[in-house]
Amino acid sequence: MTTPTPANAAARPVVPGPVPRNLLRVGDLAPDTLAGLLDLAAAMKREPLGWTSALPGAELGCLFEKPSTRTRVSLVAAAHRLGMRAIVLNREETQLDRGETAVDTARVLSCYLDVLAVRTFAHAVVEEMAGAATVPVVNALTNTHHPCQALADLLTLREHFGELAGMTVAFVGDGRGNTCHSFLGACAATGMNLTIASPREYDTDQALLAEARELMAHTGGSVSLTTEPAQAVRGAHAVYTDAWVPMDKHHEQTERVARFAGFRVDDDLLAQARQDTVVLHCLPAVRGLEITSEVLDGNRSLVWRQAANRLPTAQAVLHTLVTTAGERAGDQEPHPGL
Ligand SMILES: NC(=O)OP(=O)(O)O
Repeated sequence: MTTPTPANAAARPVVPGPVPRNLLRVGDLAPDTLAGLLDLAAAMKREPLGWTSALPGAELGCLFEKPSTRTRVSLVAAAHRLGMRAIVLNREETQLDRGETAVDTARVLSCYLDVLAVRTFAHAVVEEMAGAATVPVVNALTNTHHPCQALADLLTLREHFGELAGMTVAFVGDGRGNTCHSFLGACAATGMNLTIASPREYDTDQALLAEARELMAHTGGSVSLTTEPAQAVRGAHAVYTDAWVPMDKHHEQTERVARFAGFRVDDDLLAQARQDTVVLHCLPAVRGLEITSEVLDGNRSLVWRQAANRLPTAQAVLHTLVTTAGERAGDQEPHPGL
C-alpha cells in the first residue's frame, strides 16, 4: 500500500531503523528505534488530528482472545487518527473456536488487512501468527509480553522526568507477569535501573533477565531482584505495580492474594521511596489489593496519564509498522499459493 506523507512531514520525527516487521516484544526494538517511536508518539500527542490523511484506506484488524479495554480501544482510535479503518474480532466470532488454526487465520487475515493486532495466551501463538502473516503483527498482550503497554509506560515517565537513562525504578508484585517482563525490556533499552520485588516463586523469567542484562551492559541500566518491597522502592523515582491475578489465573486467586500480601503499593510503602516518587499501574486495578485507592487517585499517581498514553503510542506503532511494510512490499515474494 502506498503511504502518503502529511504536508508538514519534514518537521516530524523519523523513527530510525532497523524497524522490525512486527512488534511482538520490546526487545524487537533497538534502543534508537524505541526512542524514535517515543518521539513520534509525543508528536502525535501534541497534534492528535494532524495525521488523519497518513494511511487512508489502510485496515487494522484486532483479534482478541482475552478481554481488553485500553489496548483494544486505543488501537482502534489510533487507526482512525491515521485515516485507517479498524475491525475488531473476538475469538468466538471467528472460526478459531471451530478448530481453524491461528496460523491459517493469520494467513487469511493478511489478505484483507495492512496490520494485525493479536491478544492471546501463549506467546508462541503470536509468534506463529507473525510467521504466517504477510502483514505486520502487533502483540496486543500475551502471557509473557505486553510491548504496547511498555511504550506508554516509557512515554509517561519521559514526559514527567525528561530523561529516562539513569532513573531508578521499582516494580512491586508479580515479577513473572507480562507487564513486568515488558517493563524490564523497556528499562534495558533506555538504561534505567530497575529493582523487582516479588515473592521468590514469582521471580522474573531468567532468560529475560539475562537478555536485559546483556543490553544493559551497553545502555547503562541495571536490574536486581528482591523479596522486600521496601528495599525495592528505596530511592525509586517511580514505583510500578500490576494486578496480582492475571486474566487466565482466576483459579489461583486465593493462593495469589495470600502470597502477595505485603506487596501492596500503599502510603506506608511509598513513605520508603523518594518524596517525589510517582506511581504507575497498567490497569485494570483491583483497588485495595495491589494498590490502594488513596495511591491510585493520589497526587503521586501517573496512572491515568499512563492509560491516556496508550493512544499516541499505539498511533506511532501502527504508523511506523504499516509505513515500513509498505516500503518493503516491493522486495517481497508473494506468499506461496497467492
Ligand atoms: N493495560 C491493558 O492492557 O489494559 P486492557 O487489558 O484493558 O487492554
